Amino acid sequence: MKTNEPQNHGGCPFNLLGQTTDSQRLDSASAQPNASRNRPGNPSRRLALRHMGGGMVAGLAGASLAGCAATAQTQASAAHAANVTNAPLSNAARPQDRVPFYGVHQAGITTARPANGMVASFAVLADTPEELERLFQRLTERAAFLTQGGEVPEQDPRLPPVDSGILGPTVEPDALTITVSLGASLFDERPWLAPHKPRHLQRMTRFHNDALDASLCHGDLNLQICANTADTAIHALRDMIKNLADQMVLRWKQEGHVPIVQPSADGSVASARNFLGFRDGSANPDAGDAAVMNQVVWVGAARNEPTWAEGGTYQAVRIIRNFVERWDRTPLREQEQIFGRTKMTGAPLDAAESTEFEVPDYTKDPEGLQTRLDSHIRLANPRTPESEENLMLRRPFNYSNGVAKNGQLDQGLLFICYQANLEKGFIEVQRRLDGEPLEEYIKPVGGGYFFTLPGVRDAGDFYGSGLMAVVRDAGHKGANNSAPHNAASMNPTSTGLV
Ligand SMILES: C=CC1=C(C)c2cc3[nH]c(cc4nc(cc5[nH]c(cc1n2)c(C)c5CCC(=O)O)C(CCC(=O)O)=C4C)c(C)c3C=C
Ligand SMILES: [Fe+2]
Repeated sequence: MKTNEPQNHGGCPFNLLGQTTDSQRLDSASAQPNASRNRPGNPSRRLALRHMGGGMVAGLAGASLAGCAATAQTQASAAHAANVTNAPLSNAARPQDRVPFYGVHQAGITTARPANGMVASFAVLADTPEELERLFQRLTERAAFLTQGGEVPEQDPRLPPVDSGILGPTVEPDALTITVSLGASLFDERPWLAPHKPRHLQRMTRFHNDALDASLCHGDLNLQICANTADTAIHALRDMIKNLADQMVLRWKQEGHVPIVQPSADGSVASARNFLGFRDGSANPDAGDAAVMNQVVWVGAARNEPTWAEGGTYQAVRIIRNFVERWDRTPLREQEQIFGRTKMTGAPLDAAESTEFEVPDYTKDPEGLQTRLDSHIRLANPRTPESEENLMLRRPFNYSNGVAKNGQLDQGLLFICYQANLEKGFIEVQRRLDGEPLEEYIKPVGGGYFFTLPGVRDAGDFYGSGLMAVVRDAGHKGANNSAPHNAASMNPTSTGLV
């Protein structure tokens, strides 16, 4: 059964079923999808193509010519593409905003980032394929309801209410997305699942500047929950915890948000600022360009991954504390040199009078006189032909956790990124960033690596259906060879709680 093969072809933003790709999702009349939050002249698209260099552009151009019947739609969509890290507009978010649930890919990756986001990581209790499938089906039912909204059913008052009630009798969708990802431990601790692990999925190991808190790392399964309001995200988490209490246990969570901005007079939208005061997301690849996303984000047929994984992506999560008091005492020029961008506009330092969307040209600055060689953006993306394969889609949130024991603010970045190849994406880029001057001001304390499942296709489908199909298939073959189908039930460590 090939339920998870992506159906997007080349640069076509519409799949063969006529669904939009998830960067165009958001169906409230009042809602502002990525598409309508465009910047003048569509700079993010120019950027995506320009910073990739010749080889990839040629490949993408070829791909976009092939296989797309809806050429006019493609062009229209590309012209309206924008960045997931645009700051949410203060007048745009509505409780009725609905991000479609069904699709080739999960929502919450290339869809516009709303004002609130959270990562909640769970230990999975399922020991058998049957139990895991039940978990995935239950997760699917709850996520489909919560993200699309509806009336809360009434219940016999002698029983606990169906819903926490924190949103009242009607659950509005509020741009809610719930994105489900699996950790390496889920596979490693279940012999019947281990052979089907995505190729690059691994447990996150420590980098040079990390001070990882074990209670904030890893997990068998995580939910990235994003919504217009924090209450909607918390409501969704509570619903999941209540309805899946016998199947998974919460281990850690980190909530975050991005600042909303007033709409500008010319209709342009800037990237939101992080807690160090810099625009964050300016150079993100164009999430509205299906061909770019196929190259950078989605696992496709050419990736030598298990077939069930196609349409999914690798997620890296990092909880990165910012030492904001120290940063606020650092001279502006030094701050700008550390990032390689001007603080107020976000423009690159070699084009300081331009905008955040201007592309730096490092070939004219080989010694790093304008943009230091060890600046954050130059290390993260040196913009050479070789570094094209290290691109990623970032979708971070700022977090504020109160006051640390030493009296300093516990603030930072809930860094989330997606890429088709974890090694070449996050891991390689983080290796390059090891030792960067920014490290004096940041401390990664948690996170993990996960594989984000392909999308749920329709009402008959469920999260992980392709994975469960291959597990069943292997079980039948095993049974024919007299091997036990459910070896995990004999494995004392298979609860995922270790
Ligand atoms: C390993 C990947 C990355 C980590 C971890 C990371 C942490 C981090 N970043 C900022 C702030 C900014 N990052 C910016 C650009 C940028 N960062 C990464 C990767 C990681 N960042 C990439 C790939 C890029 C794009 C580089 C490029 O293509 O030019 C910027 C500049 C604006 C932008 O493009 O977003 C800022 C600002 C913080 C504060 C942080 C950890 C706390
Ligand atoms: Fe960064």
